[in-house]
Amino acid sequence: MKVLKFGGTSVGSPENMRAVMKIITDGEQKIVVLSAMSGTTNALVDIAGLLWKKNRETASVSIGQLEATYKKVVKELFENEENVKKGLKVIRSSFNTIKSFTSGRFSHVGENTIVAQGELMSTQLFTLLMLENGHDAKLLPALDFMRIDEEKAADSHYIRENAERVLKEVGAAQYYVTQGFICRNAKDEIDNLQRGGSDYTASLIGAALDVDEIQIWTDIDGFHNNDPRFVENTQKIEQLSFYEAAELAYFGAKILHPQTVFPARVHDIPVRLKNTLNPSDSGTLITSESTGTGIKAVAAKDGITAIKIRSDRMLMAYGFLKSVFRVFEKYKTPIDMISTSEVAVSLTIDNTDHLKRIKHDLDEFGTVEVDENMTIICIVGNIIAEERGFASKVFHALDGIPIRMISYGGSRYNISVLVPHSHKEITLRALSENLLNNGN
Ligand SMILES: Nc1ncnc2c1ncn2[C@@H]1O[C@H](COP(=O)(O)OP(=O)(O)O)[C@@H](O)[C@H]1O
Ligand SMILES: N[C@@H](CC(=O)OP(=O)(O)O)C(=O)O
Repeated sequence: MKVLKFGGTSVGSPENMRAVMKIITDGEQKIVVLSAMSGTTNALVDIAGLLWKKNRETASVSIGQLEATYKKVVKELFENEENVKKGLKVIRSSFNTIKSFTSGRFSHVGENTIVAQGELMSTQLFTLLMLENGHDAKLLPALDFMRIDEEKAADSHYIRENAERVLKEVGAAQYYVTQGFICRNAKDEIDNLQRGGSDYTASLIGAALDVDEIQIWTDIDGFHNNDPRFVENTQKIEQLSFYEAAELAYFGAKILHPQTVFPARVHDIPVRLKNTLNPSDSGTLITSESTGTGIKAVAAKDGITAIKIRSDRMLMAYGFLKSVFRVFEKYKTPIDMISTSEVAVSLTIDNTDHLKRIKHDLDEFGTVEVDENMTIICIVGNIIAEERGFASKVFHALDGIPIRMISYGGSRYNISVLVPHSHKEITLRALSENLLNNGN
């Protein structure tokens, strides 16, 4: 069995949903994970934002607009009047749920319930479309088996046991359709796997059921060697290793949710990225194998904060780094990059929820400087860090770029540099011109 995930653009219109139906109905049994129709999650997040601010009137206007869009979708999607009625019932139920939060005290449960409606609607409408067209499709309710624990990490054990249970309960079918992104938390409330999380749903299901392949279908022909939103003439990569893909996804390649690769790697399940608009293209294959040497791709992660702790007294004393790291551990804030000198240590974080308190605690160790709005540029490939001349190639490519930090040699797959966000695009373009597209 395979798991196929289709993103927001792939199910973003009745026409695209029909294209997805054509792709999946090849007679092979599969599980199909769907995101919300493109734009829906953003609209729902905005509505929740308005409700947090008690701006109920504007929220109601936005809810009305979104509902009107969905009514149009339903009327275009189905041919049979009975199915139009069923589709409108699906929409009504979701919008009634959303509207129920426009009075009374708003809460995180309210927000998560609102945001979940995108996937709940897209999957119900798509299943109905499959049935209208004579396909043997059944809905697998993700909220019955997808779960995160107290630490907000996927509860793989629970997911495995319950995915199998729900599959049995739902009964045999050729095509199973389920929601990406949404889950329950340790308190059994509706929650989610963070933005872009439908990819992660697919790999969690893939690992839980030990499938043959996990496919991520999107609006581009695979993993490109640079971010096509900022750089022209990017090229598709045919093959990446799990480690290379994980580094790129973690450091900002939007095509894959950062955590997607992990479950696939642990269970050694190939991940294939495919284009819904061009299904015959082979896409990008991600496996345990790393083919070729040299640099394969770059990616950029925004919203990075750099923190420098300067101490002329005790930096080199053993125990100093431990004390610094303990502060980040205390505030459950992961560190992305680190570099040290005789008198200072610089590190980066992307979660600034506790920045003030972190800075306050670090002040005890010396002078603390904070630089916000930075970008990590991550250069990935099967790089042998010691290869002669390699570092000079990278530095040459970055000539003229104000680099704040470099991390080199920590892994053979990744070199990272930290630049001001204002220099992100110029850095990505310089790397494409000088490193990627010239046979390196
Ligand atoms: N290295 C990359 N390779 C391919 N696409 C990338 C890369 N970096 C960013 N992207 C962007 O990711 C988009 C696909 O991801 P996303 O919008 O999340 O799709 P979906 O809605 O299908 O999940 C592409 O359209 C592309 O603009
Ligand atoms: N709908 C969710 C989950 C998701 O993964 O969407 P997409 O596959 O369109 O990136 C979001 O927008 O975050």
